[in-house]
Amino acid sequence: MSSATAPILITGAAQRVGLHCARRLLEDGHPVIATYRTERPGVQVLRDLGAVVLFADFSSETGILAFIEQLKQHTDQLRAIVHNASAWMTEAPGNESAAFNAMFGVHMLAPYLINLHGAELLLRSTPADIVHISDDVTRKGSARHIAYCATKAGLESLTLSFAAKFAPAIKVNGIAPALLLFNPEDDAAYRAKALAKSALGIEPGSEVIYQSLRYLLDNPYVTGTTLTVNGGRHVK
Ligand SMILES: NC(=O)C1=CN([C@@H]2O[C@H](COP(=O)(O)OP(=O)(O)OC[C@H]3O[C@@H](n4cnc5c(N)ncnc54)[C@H](OP(=O)(O)O)[C@@H]3O)[C@@H](O)[C@H]2O)C=CC1
Ligand SMILES: Nc1nc2c(c(=O)[nH]1)N=C([C@H](O)[C@@H](O)CO)CN2
Repeated sequence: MSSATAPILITGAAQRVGLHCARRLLEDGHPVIATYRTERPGVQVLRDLGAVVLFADFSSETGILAFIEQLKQHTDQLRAIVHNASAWMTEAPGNESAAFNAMFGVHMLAPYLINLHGAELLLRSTPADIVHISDDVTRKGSARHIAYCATKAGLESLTLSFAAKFAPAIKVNGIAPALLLFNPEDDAAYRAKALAKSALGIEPGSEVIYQSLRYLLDNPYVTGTTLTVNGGRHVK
């Protein structure tokens, strides 16, 4: 299978950024294997567009390994793996360990195991890429999302380690966004405060992540790099 027809795996593609990027990859002619955890309208949209859509719950090792086995039944080659799936959880009083373990699973254990077990599929494609979606908040930490930030920082560490391990056959990079899309429950005060944190002061939407992903897929001389896509929060 040529790299032009080898599928791109993107996780957490039922909605928002993952769904947008999966649709844009399909538009650009890439076959797509997309994972979902909850059956949302976006899942059927991807099926209708010809994507292979697989259930995956990355909150446990069992769920991750079950997905990897399912993945290998659907393809023997991959052009790229995009680790987008994520849970944005605050500290849960009385349930701290469960929240931490859930975010460790989806932000760190799943990328770690999928990369290790999926490398053989990527090695049959040239070029080949792994992209981790982290979060600009790792620059300074977060008092309100401690476990989220810690596990995203761990994901950025995986970018460096896997870039060293898999070079030169596989490029491994990250994208660290700040605010991309508000959630429906975000009120006007929260929205104004979030927008004021960046120099550019906008809610950019998902396309800025696809533009960053496109750059990483197309550039043969970038690995071990995490792109900051934060509207200039670090200069505000
Ligand atoms: N939106 C933003 O403003 C920002 C986003 N980011 C990062 O960008 C990426 C995309 O963001 P966004 O689209 O908002 O993400 P979402 O919050 O919409 O999450 C994406 C998907 O991840 C899935 N997911 C969550 N936990 C698990 C799990 N345990 N196993 C499998 N799938 C799981 C969700 O599935 P389900 O449908 O079942 O809930 C969801 O559909 C994420 O990595 C996020 O951390 C970073 C900074 C800002
Ligand atoms: N998995 C998610 N991670 C993050 C989200 C989200 O909706 N899902 N949202 C944010 C915020 O937009 C934050 O960047 C600004 O308030 C961060 N991560």
